[in-house]
Amino acid sequence: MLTVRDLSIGFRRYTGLFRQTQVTRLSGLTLTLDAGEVLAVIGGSGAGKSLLAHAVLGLLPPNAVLRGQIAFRGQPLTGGDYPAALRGRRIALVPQQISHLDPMARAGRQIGWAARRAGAAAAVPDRLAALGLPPGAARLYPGQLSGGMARRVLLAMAQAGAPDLLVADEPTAGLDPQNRRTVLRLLRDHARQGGAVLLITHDLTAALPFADRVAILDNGRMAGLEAARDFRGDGAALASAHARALWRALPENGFLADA
Ligand SMILES: Nc1ncnc2c1ncn2[C@@H]1O[C@H](COP(=O)(O)OP(=O)(O)OP(=O)(O)O)[C@@H](O)[C@H]1O
Ligand code: NI
Repeated sequence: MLTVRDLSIGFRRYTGLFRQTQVTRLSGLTLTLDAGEVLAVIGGSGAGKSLLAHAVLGLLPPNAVLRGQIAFRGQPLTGGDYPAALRGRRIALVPQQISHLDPMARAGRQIGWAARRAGAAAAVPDRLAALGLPPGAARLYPGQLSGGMARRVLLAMAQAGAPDLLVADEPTAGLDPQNRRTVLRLLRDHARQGGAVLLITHDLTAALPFADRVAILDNGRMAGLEAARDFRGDGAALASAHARALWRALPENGFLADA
């Protein structure tokens, strides 16, 4: 459904009045994502995860310089004008911040806006029910929602246009374990129903039970692309040394940093 080939992203920076340099923040990234699949992208802060998300949605800032190719169902997303009609319809973003909700509009209205923008029927009560939210949640303002509810409203908005590909940028940040599982399960459901999910997170342990594969970004580079099931035991099944080191260093695996 999604193919990323040799993707690099840099930023132009002025170092003098007329002098420009370029800093590379993502380099040589190649991956594919199939229908029915959840691909977790993990990596520390600044690794380039959100850059990848924004590149897939054609939302990079104007000073960004992109090289390489991204295609969605064979249609190029790079190398020309971004096919904006896909955004919110075929490809949707679950944003990193819950502050992307409008504090002065009820949750139901915001889901309705997202649906209308995508040319879809709003069906707000159905969307809320599908995400395990009570019908009354539609009447609440963002300030009246718990973190878990707000995350689900953002997910409902992203799904309002019935997209194939969901790009979820840290959708579980700030959630307690139960709400975290609920959100991850809902993303898994999206894949089960034939969609695909690019799940950006830095919580490997939480993501593993819900992911098929895990891409590890380290400082803008792909440091490993592994099957989720290979993260087990002492990590001997993992192909990349970086993935093994990361896995063994987890607290639950005993901080075996140099094993
Ligand atoms: N508009 C911009 N101009 C210059 N540099 C930028 C810009 N946007 C992002 N960067 C840089 O690109 C790098 C990757 O940023 P990105 O937001 O993708 O990180 P991330 O992996 O999503 O981190 P986090 O987990 O903190 O969200 C960072 O070093 C960041 O400072
Ligand atoms: Ni980010």
